[in-house]
Parts: sequence; structure tokens; C-alpha cells
Amino acid sequence: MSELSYARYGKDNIRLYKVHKDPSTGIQSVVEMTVCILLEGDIDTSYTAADNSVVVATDTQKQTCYILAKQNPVTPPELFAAIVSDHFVQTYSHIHAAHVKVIVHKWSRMTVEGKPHPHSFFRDGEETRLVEAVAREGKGISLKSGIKDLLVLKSTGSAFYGFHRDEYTQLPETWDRILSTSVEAHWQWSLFPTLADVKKEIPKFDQAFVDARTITMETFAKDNSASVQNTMYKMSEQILAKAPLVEAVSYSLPNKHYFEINLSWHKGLKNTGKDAEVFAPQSNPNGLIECTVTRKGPKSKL
Ligand SMILES: O=c1[nH]c(=O)c2[nH]c(=O)[nH]c2[nH]1
Repeated sequence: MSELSYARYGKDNIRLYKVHKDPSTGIQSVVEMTVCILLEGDIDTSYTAADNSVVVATDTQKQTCYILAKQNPVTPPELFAAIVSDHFVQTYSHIHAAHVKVIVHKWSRMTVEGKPHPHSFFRDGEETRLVEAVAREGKGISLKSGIKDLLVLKSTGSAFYGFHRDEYTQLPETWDRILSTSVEAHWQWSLFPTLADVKKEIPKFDQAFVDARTITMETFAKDNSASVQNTMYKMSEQILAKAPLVEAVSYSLPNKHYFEINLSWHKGLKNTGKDAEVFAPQSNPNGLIECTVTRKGPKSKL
């Protein structure tokens, strides 16, 4: 005998674009996102007994996403994700949880002849803004925000020495190395009891995103890094200090290695240590350093 242990279903890769047109100024603003919706609830019989009466079709979920985008603001993405997830648990008595992920794709306003252009945009980097909302019936809305694919590099100001050495160790210590990573960071908000509680905090979401991005970049640039581990901990601490409603910050940072190349075989060229100028960027393998940092003491309440 077998039984269904867990199930959820929905629509992934819902592509959505919304334009806001200000008739008084002619200025337009655009948002492009990718949405994933997954529903949980009393849906077991659709799997075990071919009972489709409990299925809110994934097409319905997609149409709902478009309708809610038309009827509500899509920014900040935390608000939109909360609205969509809350909708499913409020609307369907047999749906008890809705997971909504939003990826916001970057469109930055063009500067043309020195002025911000009213309706033209460009992609200045692949970095995305992320939100994961989970609405659970009677248990509130959980929100996790993030940033992903922010590629950074510093050409000095990073060391790595004093690490454990044994018969498996070949890596030399270094007091000056290249440090490069593709930043993925998330910050978990304290639980919001209702959608109205999310709405009360709207300005905090964009502020936290700007602060997290600025802290990440400034700490990366300014810290005389002892290791990826130590630098990412310093970033996390500062985000927690800036955003009182955030209860946990996590980072996932690949250490993208740049190897020195010994060119002494060619006419004694000096290209190692302090003379190193030409390096070989490595696509793999890479280090992968992760952490989650929370506040000490009792959990904060909203
Ligand atoms: O910052 C670093 N952390 C490590 O854990 C590690 N391991 C390694 O080989 N290089 C580095 N760099």
C-alpha cells in the first residue's frame, strides 16, 4: 500500500509585464517579473482518485495572477506576492497554503541627451530582485526577500591565510588576492499576521532592498577581507541592524577563483606574487560559502 505524503501544484514561469502611465507628465514606468504559484490543501483526491473537482486549474492560477496585477500595484514585489498568495487561501476554502515566488527583472531608465527618458529602458546587469511569499490559512503571511546574480569583483583588498593545514592541503596562503562572487542574499521578515499588516509596512520593502544592496556592495569594496565567510557575516550583521522587521539574513556566495599564471618559462617573464597581472579566471570548480545570521535572544514580534 502507498499513500500521498505531500503534494502541491501550480503554475511556474508566469511572465508578466505592467506599465504605469502618468498622463500629466507623459512618464511611463515598467515592471517585468516571473511568477511561480504553488497551492497546498485538500487536493489529495486529485492525485489518488482522479477527482478534478478539487483542482483550481493552473491556467486559472495564471489568469488570476494577471487579473490581480491589473487590479493592484505590482510594486513593491513583496506586496504583490502577498496579495496573490493571500487571494488563494481566502478564495478557496479547501486551499490552505499558497506559495508565491516573484523574480523581478531589471529595467533601468535610459538617460538620453543627459535627461531621464520618459519611456525607454535598458538592462544594466542580470541582477534580479526576489520575493517568496507563503500565505497559510489562519497563520499569516511569511515573506522572504532577496537579490540574486549581482556579480562583483575586487582586484585587491582580500586575503586568505591561517587556514587549517594538513597532508591534504596544497593551497598557499595569500595576503593579496582577487575576490569575485555572484551575490545571492535573502532576508526573512517577521511573520505578518494578515495582508493588512503587510500593507502597513509597504515603504520598508524597497528600503530594505536598497539597504541590503548598498551594504553588500560597500562592505565588499571596503572590507579588508579575511575570508568570504567573515565578509558575508559583516554584511548580514549590518542588514539586521538596518531593518528591525527582518529576523534572518542569509547569503550564498560562490568564490570565483582567478589563478595566477607562471610565465617565467618565456624569457623569464615575472607574473607571480607582487608581479602578477595576467590571471586565468576559472569557471569551475568554485568555492561556495553560505550562512544564515539571526538576532540573538527572543524572536522579535511585529
Ligand atoms: O574565503 C575563502 N574561504 C574559504 O573557505 C576558502 N577555501 C579556499 O580554498 N579558499 C577560500 N577562501
